[in-house]
Amino acid sequence: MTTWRSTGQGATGVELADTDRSLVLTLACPDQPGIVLEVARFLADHGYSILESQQFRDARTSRFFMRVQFEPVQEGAPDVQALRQAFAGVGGRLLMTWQLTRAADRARVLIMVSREGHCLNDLLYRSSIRDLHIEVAGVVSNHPDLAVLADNYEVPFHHVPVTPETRSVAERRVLELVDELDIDLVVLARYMQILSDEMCRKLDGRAINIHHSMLPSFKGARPYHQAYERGVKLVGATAHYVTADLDEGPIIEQEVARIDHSMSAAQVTALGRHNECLALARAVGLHAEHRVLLDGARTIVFR
Ligand SMILES: Nc1nc2c(c(=O)[nH]1)N[C@@H](CN(C=O)c1ccc(C(=O)N[C@@H](CCC(=O)O)C(=O)O)cc1)CN2
Repeated sequence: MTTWRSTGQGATGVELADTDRSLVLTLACPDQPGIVLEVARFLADHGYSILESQQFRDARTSRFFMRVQFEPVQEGAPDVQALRQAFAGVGGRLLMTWQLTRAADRARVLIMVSREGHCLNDLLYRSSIRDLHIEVAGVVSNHPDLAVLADNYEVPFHHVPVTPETRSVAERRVLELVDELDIDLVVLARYMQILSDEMCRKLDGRAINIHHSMLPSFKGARPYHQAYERGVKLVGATAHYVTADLDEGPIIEQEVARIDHSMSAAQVTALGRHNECLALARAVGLHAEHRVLLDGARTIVFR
């Protein structure tokens, strides 16, 4: 269970102050003996000390995954580009897919909403107190209702209406904003429009949706009503990466709450809003700290 802190610490307590000099390396490759040794030796040889390291071998696919956070022993800012060039030799030899980033760099986020504002409100607040290592660069909505929320946090609000006839034009506008604002992550915070296959391809691995059910149960629209009619005893929320297959993307985080026969659909929905905010905020925070690695249809989460 992640404990939220407002002291600028990340999901698991590693300091994430903007003055943080540490770097994060994430990698995936075919498994073989000695990968951790190779990475550790590379970092030691280049004058870096490891702060945190996690790894996992997926026995199903014989693929190896690793997240290591480290900082330079010597004073001064690390030369990230030089380190990337040096690591390319190790990465190439071990057939790695890898990423090397500055831990202090906040993920630039574009939040997409429709009419439900609870997740937007939660993310804006958590970002404002630096509970999430993100910078909300803008809000996009197909309705004007939530502009006041973005205005309260001085975040630019972009009203991009969507109809069946204008869907492609609307998506082109969103992609323009992704480029113009140098967005790292798009968050669908109860955005109630289905993204086209092309949009999903362009945002592959960098768009997170909150679905208000425990997927794979109750996909599609009105999941609370589906669950209520089914008489479930637990309702949930699922944060997942967006793919062309609606609500089928790799799951990042889930949250549940108990309900019973005496509760109305409105009471269930109100309880569900808490789940949605928790699951989405955790997923965004984990992604922003490069703690989520894609493993086919699944994710590996290094909390
Ligand atoms: N390509 C994808 N697009 C979206 C996903 C996804 O996983 N892949 N998640 C949805 C969110 N969502 C459930 O979480 C969802 C949103 C909207 C609908 C839907 O039927 N929308 C209708 C229009 C409804 C309206 O106008 O109010 C539609 O788009 O025709 C189902 C599920 C976000 N997008």
